[in-house]
Amino acid sequence: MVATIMSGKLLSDELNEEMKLEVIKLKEKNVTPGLVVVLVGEDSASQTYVRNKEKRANTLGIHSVVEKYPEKMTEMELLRVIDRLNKDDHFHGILVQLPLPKHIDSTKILNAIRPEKDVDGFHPINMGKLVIGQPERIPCTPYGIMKLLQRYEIDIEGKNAVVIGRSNIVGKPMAQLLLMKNATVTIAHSKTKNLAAVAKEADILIVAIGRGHMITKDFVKPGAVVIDVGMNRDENGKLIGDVKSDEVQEVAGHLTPVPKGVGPMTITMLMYQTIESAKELLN
Ligand SMILES: Nc1nc(=O)c2c([nH]1)NC[C@@H]1CN(c3ccc(C(=O)N[C@@H](CCC(=O)O)C(=O)O)cc3)C=[N+]21
Repeated sequence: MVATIMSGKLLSDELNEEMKLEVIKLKEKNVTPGLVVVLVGEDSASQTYVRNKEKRANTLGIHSVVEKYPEKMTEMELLRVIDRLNKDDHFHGILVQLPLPKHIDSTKILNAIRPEKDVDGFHPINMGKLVIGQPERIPCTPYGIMKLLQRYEIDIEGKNAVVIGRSNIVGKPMAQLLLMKNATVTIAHSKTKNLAAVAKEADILIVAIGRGHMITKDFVKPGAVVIDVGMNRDENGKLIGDVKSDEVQEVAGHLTPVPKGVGPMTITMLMYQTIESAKELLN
């Protein structure tokens, strides 16, 4: 068997066309969706990512601004920036690029963003709404994965879903979204015993570990849907996933590639939620 490749790039292109039309409709009503990205410090990976987002926003006709601040800015100064952006009607979405410098408490910063403008879905109000099954803003990576599963007509109800990784931005919200679709959900993590055996029970395996090529075919049930959230650099600086794709491809039924899998969908859902947020202003 050779796995069907689930293209996040392709689905992003499709959704981009829909979003362009949505933006045109909003502009006819004199609303231009606006996204502001706040970048503190000089981290090079962050710079690339922020550039990609800006490019995408521009193609869609979304008004996009990047505010850059020096590494040594204080927490209080950043809180004042957030406060100003919360009140600025040009921006329907605010994204504070993570990670922040160590002297700034990121929880405090995320809590300060108006939940309506929290297009990352990281605010505790939005997290809480997700957990009670009434989501409003959803973390973009798991949201994008749900769109991919839907696009490739993957059955979720009653299936065993195993999520490896328990971060607040991927693992936990991913588990909630799968649970809402009536999967039987297991969250595995670094302390899980016999990870390969647990993973091998999965009909849907979501891998967000952060270690290149860790998931070999021994972790994968034949025919399983494997979603690779990993973004690691190998010794040559090449972008690689958490899944050893050349061998898992021979076992899995579906597999997301890295790059062009989950990554583009994350950006797509960020744009999507910015547009949703702008639409709410009309109501
Ligand atoms: N508040 C906040 N929200 C985020 O969503 C957030 C963040 N902080 N900090 C950093 C991470 C990282 N992240 C990426 C999303 C897409 C790609 C992406 O599109 N990657 C391309 C490849 C890019 C390349 O070639 O380097 C792909 O997978 O095809 C990359 C990285 C969002 N993050």
